[in-house]
Amino acid sequence: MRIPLIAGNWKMYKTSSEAIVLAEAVVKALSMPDETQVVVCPPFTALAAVGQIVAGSKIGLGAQDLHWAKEGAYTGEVSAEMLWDIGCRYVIVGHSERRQYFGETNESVNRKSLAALASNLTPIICVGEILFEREAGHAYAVVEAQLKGALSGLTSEQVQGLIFAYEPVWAIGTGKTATPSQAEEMHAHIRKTIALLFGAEIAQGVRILYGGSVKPDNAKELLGRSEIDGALVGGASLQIDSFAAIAKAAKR
Ligand SMILES: O=C[C@H](O)COP(=O)(O)O
Repeated sequence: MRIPLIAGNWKMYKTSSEAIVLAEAVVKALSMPDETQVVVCPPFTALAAVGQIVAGSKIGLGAQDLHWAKEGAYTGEVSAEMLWDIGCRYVIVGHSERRQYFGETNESVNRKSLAALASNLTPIICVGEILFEREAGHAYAVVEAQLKGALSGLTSEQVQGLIFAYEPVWAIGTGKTATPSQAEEMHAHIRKTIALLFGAEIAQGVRILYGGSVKPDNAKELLGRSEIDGALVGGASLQIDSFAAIAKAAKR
């Protein structure tokens, strides 16, 4: 059985001191023994401070991006090894905002995923179509191409235990959510694509999160679907009450 995972993507919100307050609240509210895994992904500037707060708790630490090189003259960039060193165990790769505003491509997602894995970080690989692509009937083909690009050259061992996030771009920060059925159908398609590439057993083990306007009032219905293994939460992860309510809705 796949353990549900709720990840909070804090995006470019929270100064370091604000992040500390939120991280302390997350540890307090969500450290009880239940099987749901919780990960927080603060901005780079707050990672080390939040890392100290979540250390020793069951809350995991993730970054929002990384560079694929081990080190080098890449001004402004951060490597997988640097993230591991300050306590990160997860990293979001290929978020649609990086694709839309910062030129992320399927090829760079692939390089970043390989770099993350080489440093023992678990990439949370994001895929998802824009509204035009869905309306044109291309959503499945777009997501399939993103997956194939991201996973190019990876071995079955590397894909085992990976985390994916399906985020229909039209549902991010818009208040629009994919219906549970739309989300579940795409999750099933993602799993089928992974099964064709790496085998059914590997595909059964990967977790596929849903992201896009997940809120306390829609979380239960989305997370109740057997193909939806958790959520990548943006806006609602910035307030402890809403984030905790979503995490609690993930119990199987
Ligand atoms: O990474 C999170 C997603 O972009 C969803 O963001 P949202 O919950 O604010 O729609």
